[in-house]
Amino acid sequence: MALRPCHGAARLWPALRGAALRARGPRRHKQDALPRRGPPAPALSLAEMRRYLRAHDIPFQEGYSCLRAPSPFAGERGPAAGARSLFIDKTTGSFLCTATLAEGSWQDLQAHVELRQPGPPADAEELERDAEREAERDAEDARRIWERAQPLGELLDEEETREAKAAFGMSALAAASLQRFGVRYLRAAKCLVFPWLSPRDGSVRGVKLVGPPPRRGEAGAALPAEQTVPRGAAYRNLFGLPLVGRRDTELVLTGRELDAVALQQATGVPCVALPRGPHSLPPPLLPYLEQFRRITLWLGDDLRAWEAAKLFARKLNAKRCALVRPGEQLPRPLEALAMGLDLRRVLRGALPAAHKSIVSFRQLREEVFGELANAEQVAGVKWARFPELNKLLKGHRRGELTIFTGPTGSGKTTFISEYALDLCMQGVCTLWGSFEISNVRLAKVMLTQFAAQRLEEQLEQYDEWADRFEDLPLFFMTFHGQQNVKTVLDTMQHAVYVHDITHVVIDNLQFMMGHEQLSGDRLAAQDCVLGAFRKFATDNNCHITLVIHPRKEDDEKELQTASIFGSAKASQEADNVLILQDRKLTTGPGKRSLQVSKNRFDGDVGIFPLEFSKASLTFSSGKTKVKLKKMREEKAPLSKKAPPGGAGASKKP
Ligand SMILES: Nc1ncnc2c1ncn2[C@@H]1O[C@H](COP(=O)(O)OP(=O)(O)OP(=O)(O)O)[C@@H](O)[C@H]1O
Repeated sequence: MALRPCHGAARLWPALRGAALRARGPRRHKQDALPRRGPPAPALSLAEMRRYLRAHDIPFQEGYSCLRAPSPFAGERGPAAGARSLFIDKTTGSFLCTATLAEGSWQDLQAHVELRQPGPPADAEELERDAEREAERDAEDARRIWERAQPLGELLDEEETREAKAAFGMSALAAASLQRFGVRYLRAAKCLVFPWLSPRDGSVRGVKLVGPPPRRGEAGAALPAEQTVPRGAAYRNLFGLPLVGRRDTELVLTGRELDAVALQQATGVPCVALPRGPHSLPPPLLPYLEQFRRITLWLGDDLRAWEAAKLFARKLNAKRCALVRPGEQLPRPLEALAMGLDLRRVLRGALPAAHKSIVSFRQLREEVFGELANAEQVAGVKWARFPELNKLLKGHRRGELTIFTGPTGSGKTTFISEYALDLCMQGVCTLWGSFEISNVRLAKVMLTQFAAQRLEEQLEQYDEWADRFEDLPLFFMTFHGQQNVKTVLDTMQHAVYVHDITHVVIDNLQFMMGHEQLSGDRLAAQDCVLGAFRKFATDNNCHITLVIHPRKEDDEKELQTASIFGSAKASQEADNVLILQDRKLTTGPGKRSLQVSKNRFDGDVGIFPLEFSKASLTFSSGKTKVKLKKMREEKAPLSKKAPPGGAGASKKP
């Protein structure tokens, strides 16, 4: 399954480019890296935030996920505007003023409070003006698209309307429901247009274009192509929010726009859809959800959506959340409506998200059944470019630790870049920690692999590929060289909360060992770092792929699990061990093979050849038929033993 299938999105572009998008001006730079400015801010506790507000005589109310206070930014708009419109995220300290839409970090807020300046913090003014200009340009683009699109009821003839509705599987949606939500149709691109309306004045701030889902058997992903204006993280629309009344206390959160329309039509309960599909709930949206005493999450029809819902409930405060569990009998809301299911009943049957410390099997039995009935999904996200890896590992699962090693200079970074890119293209939110090579170099490798061609010779195509690449849920830590592991873990924690990261790649572990550890108890230091990553993966239900250099060995020997530096702990803690071999099965220069030497999920291990293409920097481009050789698991000492702090995928919480 895919969040934003890029190959599919291409179908929308020609129409967009010709129809509405402005000619590109000077290239814009987006700050997607973490941390955004300089090193990450020191972790801030909620108690410290409360203490600070009290010390500065700022009254506040405790909300579900935010502290709520009068906004100092809304002063000029009269007392009513400022009343309780400042929302401070209880986890990060970031703020949003819903009266003025001013936003910033906790440090920005402190600077503002202490300097008592009217308006946004001084040092951020220039940045803010730039952001505003950009937002205005985006809004103009969006309005142009919006004006070209037509309400579905105004298409030329009924036949066209009927066909369009059938293509999107929304025949059960009434014209009035679509109109209420402002859904339009862009004939030139044969796609639906969903508006992002400003909460202040109802003007169009952005749009999302969604193509029809691929028909059964059609190549590509199972989800429709999407594109937003503004692109990526800047598109922060809770679709349907303008229809929610100030006094509403109950809401349903869905993963897709048409699901929100379907649910609201069937139940009359206010429904909104997340801006970037079912796998991401950006914290800046939390203030808009503070007013609700009950939030039901029905994000999709698969286990990934279910996992995401459980994590989002933590962000929203589980006490007020209920979860609809997808299953064989219960698809996503749009399909459930088409099947004639009683959606009110489904909402009433949603499970409370609050976690009890002790549960009985009775409470777990449904979930256990779900795992048994969806064994394919439990096995994780499949690689599109490495089918042999699917045969051995079965998929990429949350909460696991993968250790990857290979001889020096054999292509570890290049391979792991493609392995992670493949998953990221399927909606796995990915955070890269590249300590050895710069993010620019890494991104160049990834973009080349993404385009599967040498872009140096096709610079005229750069913008098109870069635009598509920009839409991937991909982030980079800005660390380079030696790093303190605590700082890295804090940044990862922040990224998991803010960007819903489910895969972190660390290249490589040696950069976290510190100069002072170069002698003496280096092994103990590595064990300690490994233990910390293992715990992080388990606690956050996030997969970590860790590149580790092998220890110096006889050049003639092949690598094995025991060749990993400080091997015993590394192989015990890992759920999977992957080795890039430059000898086994290979003949000739450039040939490599990938060995899975540990697989805690189901024990299948083996090796298959990789064929490297120098032009596209990919390992997946081999034309020759790949021969997979299954092997018996190495008898690494204690390799089957579960790690003390961690659980493998088969033991997920
Ligand atoms: N199979 C291959 N055949 C030939 N060249 C390759 C192959 N794989 C990668 N390369 C090239 O080798 C160089 C080194 O690759 P890479 O940085 O990925 O290796 P590495 O194993 O991560 O290195 P290190 O051990 O220094 O971390 C790159 O220029 C890459 O394009």
